[in-house]
Amino acid sequence: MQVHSVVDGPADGDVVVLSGSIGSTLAMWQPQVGPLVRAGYRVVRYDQRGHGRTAVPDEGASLADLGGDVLELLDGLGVDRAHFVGLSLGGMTGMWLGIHAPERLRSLVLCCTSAQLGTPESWFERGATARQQGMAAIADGSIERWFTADWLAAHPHERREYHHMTAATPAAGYAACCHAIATMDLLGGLPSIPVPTLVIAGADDPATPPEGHGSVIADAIPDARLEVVPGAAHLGNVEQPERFTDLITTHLATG
Ligand SMILES: O=C(O)CC1=CCC(=O)O1
Repeated sequence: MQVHSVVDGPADGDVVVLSGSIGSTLAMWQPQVGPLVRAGYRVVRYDQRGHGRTAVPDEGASLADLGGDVLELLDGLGVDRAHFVGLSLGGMTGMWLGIHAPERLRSLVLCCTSAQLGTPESWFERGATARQQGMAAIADGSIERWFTADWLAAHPHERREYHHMTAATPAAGYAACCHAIATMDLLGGLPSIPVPTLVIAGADDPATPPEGHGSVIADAIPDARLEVVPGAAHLGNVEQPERFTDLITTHLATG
């Protein structure tokens, strides 16, 4: 799979891979790029399979496919080990890597994510809605989970921008990643993740609230801790950029 990526920062910097949510593109990481580059990191952002400018698969994806895309990306860049920061689907991809390819990771940051989210049926149904009714039927609900109502009211331009981001996602790509979430099997593997892990949850995240999601991950990974960020819904790195960036850079410095 040819994965579309953008690389910023010094060629000799430690690599940080940024991996995003279902329905997003690599643009969702814009608030973190400048600070990470200024801290000396080589920042690699990419579009998940079937999202943005990465090719749409013919059939449903698995987390093994999404994790394999990251390994291919690292191989293509000649990078042995990287820090990995993933949000939501990106965090699930990060947990898969922590379980199946920990030797490629320096550290993990798992933002606004879950090791077991909803029922498989609910994700198959969401994928079918995307395919049959198009992304317009998905985008309004996504935006309301991604941001708090107060933030949306105060940021009309960003509201349109992020609505467009998810509405422009290919329906088949979105459905393929719904399949990856429906079929993921992460919980049992979490205790085997050996890398230092920071779990960040948004206090107001309706999709992956701290209780039952971030807390479960942080309890199961041996070297992990949980930070809950107030005033953040699901795309907490966008809604509370300074706090997320600060937590991420502090954790990377220890990895
Ligand atoms: O439901 C949403 O849109 C939130 C979400 C769950 C997994 C993911 O990547 O985003």
